Amino acid sequence: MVMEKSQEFPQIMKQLHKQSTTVIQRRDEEIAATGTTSPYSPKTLKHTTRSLPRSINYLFKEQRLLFILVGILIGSTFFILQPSLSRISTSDPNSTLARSSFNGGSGSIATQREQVSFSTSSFFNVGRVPSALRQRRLRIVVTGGAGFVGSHLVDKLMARGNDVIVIDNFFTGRKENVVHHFGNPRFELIRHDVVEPILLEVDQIYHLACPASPVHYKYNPTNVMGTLNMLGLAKRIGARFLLTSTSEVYGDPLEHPQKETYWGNVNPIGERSCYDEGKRTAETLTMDYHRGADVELINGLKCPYQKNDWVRIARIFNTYGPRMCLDDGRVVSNFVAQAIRKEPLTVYGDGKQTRSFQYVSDLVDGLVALMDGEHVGPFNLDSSATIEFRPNTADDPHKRKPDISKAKELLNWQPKIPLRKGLPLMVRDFRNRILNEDEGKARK
Ligand SMILES: O=c1ccn([C@@H]2O[C@H](COP(=O)(O)OP(=O)(O)O[C@H]3OC[C@@H](O)[C@H](O)[C@H]3O)[C@@H](O)[C@H]2O)c(=O)[nH]1
Repeated sequence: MVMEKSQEFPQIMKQLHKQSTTVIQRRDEEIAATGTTSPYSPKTLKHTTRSLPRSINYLFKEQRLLFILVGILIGSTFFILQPSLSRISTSDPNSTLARSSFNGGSGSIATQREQVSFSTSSFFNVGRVPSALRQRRLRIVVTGGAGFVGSHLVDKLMARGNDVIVIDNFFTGRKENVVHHFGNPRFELIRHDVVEPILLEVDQIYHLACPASPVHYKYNPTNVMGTLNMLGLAKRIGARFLLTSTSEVYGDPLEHPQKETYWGNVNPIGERSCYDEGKRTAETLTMDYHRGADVELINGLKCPYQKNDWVRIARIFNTYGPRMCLDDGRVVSNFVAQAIRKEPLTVYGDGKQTRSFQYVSDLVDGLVALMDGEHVGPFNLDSSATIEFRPNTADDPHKRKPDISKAKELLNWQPKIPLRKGLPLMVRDFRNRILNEDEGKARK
């Protein structure tokens, strides 16, 4: 058996050689027939002569071409319709950035959202921004957001559908003031003292953090460092910055009522100066940044706010309402708490000093109008109702009454809640808290 196989082998080899020679001869004949000159370009030959009709055949087979055309049609329809769908969705207050991506983002900032989208759309220059940016809600930091005014501002921003980050060191702020937002994914609370730097990515910064009552601020003069840190943050991330300054910048005024143009009459070394001069310095820093520093490019994107349009200054006058500290030391909170506790009302000095008082919701409306408006300020924010007291203390302003005509005209803002309506709301809040406090003490 072995012998037979070995004898067949040369024959098989011969046969194979014969076949291959025939194949080569046939190919040579074909080449000659097509007139192709170079026998060394078989690839060119293959592309031009065979694969083109073959790929066309492939396309036409099994309706492949039809499927490709339908796919292209669906894709183009989606991209054409997408801008108009996004525009429709901006009527939803939660959807922020898209609106002016398609209207060119006017220079005016009737709403802050339009400003933010203005920059992104102009950067991409085609009216479309990445979906992650377009669908992001306006993100706002409120420093001192767990305090009296801050927490009411947070309520308004949350109700409007913004993402809100509260920074508070709880020196005078209380978790109870914002506890109703816990669990809401749009709300974050950070325990932090603004005298230390912090880095966050936000669109707006309402800077309220600073003890505002004489009994508190002398222990915690945060104005200068806190403001510097927040201005630095705003500049770095391209956010709009609103400083809540105070009527105290007018000191014991020689001009009455006080207009924003009045420079004030402040004792630089008195008991109140850490607050008064601190806020004056905070205003100076804010205006220096405003004049000198344009916000930088952020990650290569154009900054959201135009040059010279990223700071705001509000001068807050005497404000009252629910959530004021019970022992805040200020006249309205003192009188209400004293009356409820049936204690004697404390009247300082000769009691001839005057103030005007505004309900907290009016102030918050004014702050938001200022932040979202077109004017830098400063603006006096207060009502024009006045109350007279009897006695007095060191460096205590004898009279104070704001001229709010600038805010009325340029922010279209004016207070709505008269003392008669606002005070009972505050009294109700104080009564509940004082009763709870008393109950707590009784239980101990
Ligand atoms: O129990 C009191 C408390 C206060 N007063 C007097 O009432 C007047 C108002 O005092 P408040 O402490 O309520 O408020 P002030 O006007 O001194 O400062 C306030 O106004 C502007 C805000 O920006 C400041 O943060 C805030 O401290 C003062 O003349 C004060 O001496 C009383 O007569 N009795």
